[in-house]
Amino acid sequence: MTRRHLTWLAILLLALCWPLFGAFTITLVNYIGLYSLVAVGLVMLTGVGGITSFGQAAFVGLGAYATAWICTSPTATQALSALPAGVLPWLGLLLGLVVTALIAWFLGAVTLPLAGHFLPLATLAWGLSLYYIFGNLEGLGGFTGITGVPPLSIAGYELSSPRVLGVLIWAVLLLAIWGLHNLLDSREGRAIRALKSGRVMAESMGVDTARQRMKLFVLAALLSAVSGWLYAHLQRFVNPTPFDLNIGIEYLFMAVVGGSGYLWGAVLGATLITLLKEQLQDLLPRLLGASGNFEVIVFGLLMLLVLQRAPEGLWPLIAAWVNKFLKPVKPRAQGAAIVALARHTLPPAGQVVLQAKDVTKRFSGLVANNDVNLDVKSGEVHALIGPNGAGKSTFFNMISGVDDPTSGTVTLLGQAMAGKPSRAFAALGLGRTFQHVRLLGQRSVLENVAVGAHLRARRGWLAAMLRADRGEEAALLAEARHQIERCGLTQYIDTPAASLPLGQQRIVEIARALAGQPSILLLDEPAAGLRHLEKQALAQLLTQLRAEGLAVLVVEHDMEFVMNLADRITVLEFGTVIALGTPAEVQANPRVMEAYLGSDVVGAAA
Ligand SMILES: Nc1ncnc2c1ncn2[C@@H]1O[C@H](COP(=O)(O)OP(=O)(O)OP(=O)(O)O)[C@@H](O)[C@H]1O
Repeated sequence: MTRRHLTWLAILLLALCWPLFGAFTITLVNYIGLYSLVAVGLVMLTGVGGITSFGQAAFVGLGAYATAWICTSPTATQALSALPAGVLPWLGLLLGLVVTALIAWFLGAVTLPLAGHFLPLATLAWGLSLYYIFGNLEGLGGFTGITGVPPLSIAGYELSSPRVLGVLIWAVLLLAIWGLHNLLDSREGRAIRALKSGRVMAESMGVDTARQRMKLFVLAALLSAVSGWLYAHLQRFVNPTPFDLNIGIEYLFMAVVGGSGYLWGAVLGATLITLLKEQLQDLLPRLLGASGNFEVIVFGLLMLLVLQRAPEGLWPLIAAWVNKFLKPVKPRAQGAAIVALARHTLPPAGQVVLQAKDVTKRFSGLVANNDVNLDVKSGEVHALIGPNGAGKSTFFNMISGVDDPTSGTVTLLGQAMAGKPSRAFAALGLGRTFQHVRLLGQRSVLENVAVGAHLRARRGWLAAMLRADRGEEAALLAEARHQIERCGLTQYIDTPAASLPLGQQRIVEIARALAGQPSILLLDEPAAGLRHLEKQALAQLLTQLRAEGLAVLVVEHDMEFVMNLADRITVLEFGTVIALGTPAEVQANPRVMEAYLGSDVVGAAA
């Protein structure tokens, strides 16, 4: 049996038990479904995308109030009186989705650019504001709320009983999980995961991080709004209480306790918290002899315990145990007809691919790069060396769009790159690695390398959710496999990247850069942490890439590696170029020897 079979079995079991559940159980299971819908959105937003939000309950409120208003307010019902009554709740869904998308887009535009703890704080602020708007708008019934919300109906059949509406709630939840699972298992899903490793890496792979974050934020808000819409027609009454900040925090508990990086973790978390809450709300006041929301204290303690003992949540622990008894699932794209990926045409050998002219970078008073000139031609390995603090990494940032020079120009394949983001450099054919390795540690080497091919495919979120991207996905994975093989990493293909030694992780970064089919490769200390034989293999790979016509710029401290490999070497000291030439010329240069404190370091490499 595979994991997929087990999922179907669980769904079948739930369906078979449905008619046997009592009214109380049905209510509980319905609420678990509604909460899970919000929590899966939070898994995408927080666990996968790294954006913490305490304010999701407010979006649930938007979905609930939109449908309650359209179905009950005299203004709306009179204006829509020509329509059959059963249509109003569906218009309510549409209104809820539109209003939520617009408000989420606006809030996202204001809050998502905030860094660090300011973003979660901002979600608290708008969570509170929306709650008080619900309570203070007279048209929404103030804090008393709106009564008389009609049941949903489909083709004239009323879903007035919780048992029947529950089927719709769970169908919507399962559909959402299926779509999100497909999304995560695609190029766009890998781009979303890359957000958590920091914007610099994701942008360097061509991911528009601001756009992805906004889409993620709106998606999570829309899932909450759908939950609110279903809630309003289940409860048939809406007031602000279920949409306050406490509940927003509870949704986050659910995602974190269940496993904020796992879609099924959301369902597990929602189940645990709902059942616990239900039990504790009775038990604790009886035990303590006083009334109050004591369960919140228990949730807080539970969260601390889970964060300490199982920071990934409970789902991965359960999944790891269950997986021992299951067969592995066949990769999704396997067997799909491979489509052609976008390709760059490599410039002819000897053509200048990248040119930096008079690049200066000042950090307040400190001049990290001072009028640096450097060019890299196709079919050559150009090395940039210099003592610690010479300004090599700063220069790398200038020529890859991570940072802008204070003055000077950078030209890539004939195009002026001033002010352009890293993803524009990637789109033109610049691939890079990082001095401090930036990989998705928990994901396999295959998935990491496939991130590098992001810009070579086009299908978006919807296509991924509906599995209409399978040909492209198969092509991306085939490309990733090819680069992994080429870099000698085949034995690690399914290994989580974080469990490889640092030296191998650097090679994974090279394979990832190659998957983008670059014209120029920027390597930041690729040999650091490699053993002798691994360095030889790396040198062989770079020699082969040079022969294929790639331009390679490498920053490296290992002089033996550089001297044996590079065609030309630029030497930086205190941000200024002090030498440029062949390895032999550089080694004979007295200024270089002086910069390296005596001739030993550079000369010994000869
Ligand atoms: N963001 C920053 N703000 C202020 N100073 C900075 C910043 N980034 C780098 N510097 C300074 O610029 C100088 C050059 O640093 P850089 O990291 O580019 O050197 P490097 O040659 O890459 O060194 P290493 O070989 O140790 O990596 C250093 O003095 C460093 O402290």
